[in-house]
Amino acid sequence: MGCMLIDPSQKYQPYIPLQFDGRKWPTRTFQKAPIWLSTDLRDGNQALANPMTADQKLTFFRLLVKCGFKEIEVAYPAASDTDFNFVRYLIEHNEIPDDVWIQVLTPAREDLIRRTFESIVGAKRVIIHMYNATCALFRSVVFRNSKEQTIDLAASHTKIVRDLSDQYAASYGTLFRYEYSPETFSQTEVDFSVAICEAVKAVWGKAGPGDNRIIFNLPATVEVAPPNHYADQIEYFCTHVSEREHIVVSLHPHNDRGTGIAAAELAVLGGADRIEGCLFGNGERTGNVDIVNLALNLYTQGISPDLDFSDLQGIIDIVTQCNDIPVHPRHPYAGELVFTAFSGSHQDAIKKGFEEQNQRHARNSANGEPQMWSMPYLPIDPADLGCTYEAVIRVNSQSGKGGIAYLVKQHLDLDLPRKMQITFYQVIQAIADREAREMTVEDITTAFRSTYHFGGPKYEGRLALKSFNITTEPSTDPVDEEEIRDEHRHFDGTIKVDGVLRVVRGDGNGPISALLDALRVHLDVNLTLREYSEHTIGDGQNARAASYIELVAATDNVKEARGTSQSWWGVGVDSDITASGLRAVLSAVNSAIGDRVLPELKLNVGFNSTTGQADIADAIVNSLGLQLPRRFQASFFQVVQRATFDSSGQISHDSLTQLFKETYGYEVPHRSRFELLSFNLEKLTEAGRRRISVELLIDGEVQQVTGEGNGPLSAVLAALHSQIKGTLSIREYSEHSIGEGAEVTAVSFVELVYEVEGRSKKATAWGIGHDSDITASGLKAVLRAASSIDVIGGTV
Ligand SMILES: CC(=O)SCCNC(=O)CCNC(=O)[C@H](O)C(C)(C)COP(=O)(O)OP(=O)(O)OC[C@H]1O[C@@H](n2cnc3c(N)ncnc32)[C@H](O)[C@@H]1OP(=O)(O)O
Ligand SMILES: CC(C)C(=O)C(=O)O
Repeated sequence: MGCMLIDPSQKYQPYIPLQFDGRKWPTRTFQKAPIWLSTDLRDGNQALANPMTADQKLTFFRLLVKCGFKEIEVAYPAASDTDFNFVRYLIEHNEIPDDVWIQVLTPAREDLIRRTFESIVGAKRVIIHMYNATCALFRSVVFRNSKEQTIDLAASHTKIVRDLSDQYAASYGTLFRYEYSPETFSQTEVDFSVAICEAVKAVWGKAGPGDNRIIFNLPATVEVAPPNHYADQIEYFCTHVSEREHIVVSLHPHNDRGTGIAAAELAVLGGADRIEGCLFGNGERTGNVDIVNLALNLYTQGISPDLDFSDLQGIIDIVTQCNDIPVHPRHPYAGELVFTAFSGSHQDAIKKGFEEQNQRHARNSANGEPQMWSMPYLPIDPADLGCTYEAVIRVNSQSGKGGIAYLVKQHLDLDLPRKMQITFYQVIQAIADREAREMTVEDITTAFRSTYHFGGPKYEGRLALKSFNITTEPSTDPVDEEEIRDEHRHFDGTIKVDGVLRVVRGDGNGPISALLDALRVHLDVNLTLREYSEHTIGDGQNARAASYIELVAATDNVKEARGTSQSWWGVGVDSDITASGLRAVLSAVNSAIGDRVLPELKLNVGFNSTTGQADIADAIVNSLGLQLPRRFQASFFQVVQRATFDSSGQISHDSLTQLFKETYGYEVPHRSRFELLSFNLEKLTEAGRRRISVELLIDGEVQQVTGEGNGPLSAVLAALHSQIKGTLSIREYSEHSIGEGAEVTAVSFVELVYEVEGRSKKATAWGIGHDSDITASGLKAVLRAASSIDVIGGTV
């Protein structure tokens, strides 16, 4: 536990403002990027608990080159063999592009200066950077030097640097520049800083224009005053040093007060030309000034920083891997949360911002104008830095409808109507609150799909549209001769209801009201439309329609129905606009019915039948997969009508299926007169004549019969003829397969005609056979049909 003083003035001194009346920096603006120097491999590296390995330094160096740095402080070569050898490696392996200056740091100590020069043998362009601390505290405590001795230390060692650089230039053709840092500049009396730099410049004696400029690097070694003070100090230095045009004034801010960025920016306005810093602000204590931050601040002012941070995440990955220090999630531009909005009002504003900006940019593009970035809460386009917009909006319990709708639009292409946004927001809110965690995009899209039964069979609700046909008829309502007669729509479709396909029909003024009518008539679901909207997704051949529907409970009073507070939203997407609307209806209906038990679907085949033989056939296709031949349909329809005579022609779907099975002995235990036990077919002629030997159960007794015919069916009829009076003949035969792959089986339909001499009336009957073997299925169908006819037994 610490002990903060009640009166900290008893411990800490305030900075002494500079008496500097003519300052210009407060009214200046940024005009161009400064010269950047990356000191990641020196000042950044020296501050790491585990300094970088040679491999890491090389990776980092290549990254800096790729980002566009032209001046890179690569090492403090005298500090360690690792640093020394690294410089050697860069030079000997031609890693340094011709337009890049490497910089090496040395203290004002001859042995270390000599060692530093040894490290750069053979390099093309080198900035020798020498430093000594100049402020009163360091003069007295660290060096125990007077002001004069301090100047002498700097000047005498500059002389050594000068002599060595002349020698090395002559021997190796190296281009040298000289950088001198009065370390602790920001704590040094500014006139003394000017004086020591003048002395250094004089000894260097080679300061000139362009690349011959001497670099005076004025560090805020420790940041101890507000940024305006640093700006004052820099402007004072710039305006009081001689031959300003022969000097590059460089900044080297640290961030002890958290104002390193501000200090650097104001000091640039104060006249500085160059900034030394590190990527993401690594460095001693609170770090060096962050060059990424500074560069992107300029960029968002419309000024090119001359550095490329387009792949910011790639840069973060390398830097964090080399430094082993993470980038804070809230770090300007680079943190993983900085392009993220959790809160509802931010998300809403960003969503509206994107919508408005898209339209504005379309207009700008048409008029040949620049497409300016202007976005609530986002000072920079994340896409410029290689970030996708996906991360912009993230959802938790603090989020609102706008953000959620934005994500639905981004990921599902659905632009929800405002009221639907509110409804879905409540769904997500409830989940986020219940689970007390951030909702991922996956959570949101999954919740959307399951709430609205949207997106394929996995999310299908209790009701799903399978097929439909809309027919149009002129309305029967009387109209004036002049008036155009309204059209009337008839919906005729198949809907899967709780897993069973059902044919439903309804009428209305449009497809949606016709479907709602069908649902009312057949399923007792009585809903009415309150709101409908649609938009297209995509264009050209791939265009699809998205429809949104709000349904409310239907009452006799339409006004009352529309005013009710409870409603259900639905969404449908289809390449056909009508189908998308109908799907949206069923999506909403699924929510409305919940798990309510739906009435059993009744088919009406009575006197006022609303169901025809084709509907009955559809029902059998849906329930049993059997495609009845047309004449079989007619026959079964009569069976149904007879069976429902007592119930006024009404029959439920399930009863209909049961009736079919029992009538034709299909898939139910059924005792028929002729049962196939086994058979053997013999080919008599190449033309196809067959002899069949069949083991039959006839009226419960096993009998062996044989017959010949042109195929198995005629042969089995011949065999039967040995057991009955009269003649059986096949009037119609068809077959189809059921199932797929290894599960496939055959189903055969046979209609037999039975004639007995002396009887005028012929008898007919249908039989169905089902077997994995197609011949067996045909034989079974024949025997089943024969069993249904009251054939006269006994051998003729
Ligand atoms: C603000 C900055 O970041 S400056 C750069 C700091 N970076 C580093 O220090 C990393 C590399 N440094 C090192 O590896 C070592 O300090 C070395 C190799 C340079 C020197 O090591 P040593 O000789 O053991 O000295 P040490 O590290 O104790 O340095 C202190 C001595 O250097 C002197 N010194 C410190 N800075 C300077 C300077 N800029 N110029 C000349 N002498 C200096 C001190 O006065 C002290 O001298 P003393 O021993 O006579 O009292
Ligand atoms: C050597 C100097 C420039 C330095 O690193 C500092 O003052 O922080």
